[in-house]
Amino acid sequence: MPEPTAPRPISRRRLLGTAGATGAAGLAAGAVGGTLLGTAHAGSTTTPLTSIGTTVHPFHGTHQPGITSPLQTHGHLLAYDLVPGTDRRGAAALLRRWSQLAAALMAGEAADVDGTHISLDAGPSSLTVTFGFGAALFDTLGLTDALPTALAPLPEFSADALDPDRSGGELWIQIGADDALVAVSALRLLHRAAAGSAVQRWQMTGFNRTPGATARPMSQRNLMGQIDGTNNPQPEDEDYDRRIFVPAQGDPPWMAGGSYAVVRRIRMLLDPWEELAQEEQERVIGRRKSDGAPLGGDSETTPVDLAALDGAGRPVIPVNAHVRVSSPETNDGAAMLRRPFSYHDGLLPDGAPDAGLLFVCWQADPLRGFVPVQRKLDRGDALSPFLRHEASALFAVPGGAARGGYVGQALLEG
Ligand SMILES: C=CC1=C(C)c2cc3[nH]c(cc4nc(cc5[nH]c(cc1n2)c(C)c5CCC(=O)O)C(CCC(=O)O)=C4C)c(C)c3C=C
Ligand SMILES: [Fe+2]
Repeated sequence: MPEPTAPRPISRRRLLGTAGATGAAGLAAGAVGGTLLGTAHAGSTTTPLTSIGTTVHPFHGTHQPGITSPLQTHGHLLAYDLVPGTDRRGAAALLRRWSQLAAALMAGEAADVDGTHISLDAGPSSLTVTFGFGAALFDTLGLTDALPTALAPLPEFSADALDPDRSGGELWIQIGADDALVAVSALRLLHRAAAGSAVQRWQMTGFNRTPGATARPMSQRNLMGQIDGTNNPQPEDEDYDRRIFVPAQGDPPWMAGGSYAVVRRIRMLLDPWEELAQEEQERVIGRRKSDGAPLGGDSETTPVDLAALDGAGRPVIPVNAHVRVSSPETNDGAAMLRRPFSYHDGLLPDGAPDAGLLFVCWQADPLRGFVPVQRKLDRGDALSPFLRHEASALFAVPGGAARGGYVGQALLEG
């Protein structure tokens, strides 16, 4: 698992390097405004930003960043297809360029690489960049022998209404950051680095709560107003790593330390949802809206009791409640780490909000995670009538890059 986030002081040299002429003068005089300077010490060599700006995630390591790291405020999901004629060497060169760029940006070294100046005076702001490979890439590069069985196409679900132009993709990038400009800067630079090698297939933009906006910063709310993410696998769970990551001796070997990301753009039918009485909404999910407690429970962290009956002998958590139908308990232990972003892209021609969840979930094998759970939800989940699955993709996300290496090296040079 990546190291936990830690606010890291930004060196004075880097700040001066990234502040631009007027900012540098201000810094030299110790007179820069509140957002940059938390605790400046005369004569010290470091000048901390606020913790939002300074939080750094490591790019290199056993796993890629952006899987178990805390959700960020801003997210961009981008899919690319190789330009015809790009071969394995070309793909390797692209992944090397992307990895070097991601490592520099995540370390807050934007000044060294950023010709756009979009994020020039910002710290790394929890930036993570994650790369994945779609099944089509293996055909294009003649690497079908290395295609993981876990990357088999997802089955069709009865409620799917998928847009092929916003689904699939040979290459995938997930960008997350707690600053909008840092996120877009990464997006621009990664896009520019793809020129001549890959063209963008689709792009989706989402958001989560800003750190510090609530006294309960660990609990996200989605656009249905629910606390979402409570019963995710937890790092202290004995099987946490095994559920999310391909083991070191995994199959295929190039996926050691990797994971599989299922990406679904799920539109919420917010108008009919908001017409439901709150009590009904809570029965649809099986949890209270106010504090996320399971029905019949005290608080968000109260374990869900699926066996509990009310005075009339009926299940306290309805038989078709979302938490019952999706729970590992009712799915032979199938589980995934959900790490979504909300989106709101204006209105559709009929006036309905084009809004919902960029559902991203992580697992060591989609056949022991997303697939069985979504099959079950598709058959009888009280939430499904309020959702439309509009786009879908599945990506193999290799393990993290070694220093001096790049993501996917074991596949592309194997
Ligand atoms: C196939 C997997 C899932 C899809 C697709 C999905 C969509 C989806 N879910 C919500 C809102 C909530 N989901 C909650 C719990 C929950 N959801 C899934 C799986 C999928 N959800 C699981 C495995 C769980 C955990 C079940 C459990 O063990 O208790 C909750 C409750 C809070 C929580 O535990 O996170 C909410 C709320 C939406 C809005 C949505 C599609 C837009
Ligand atoms: Fe859910």
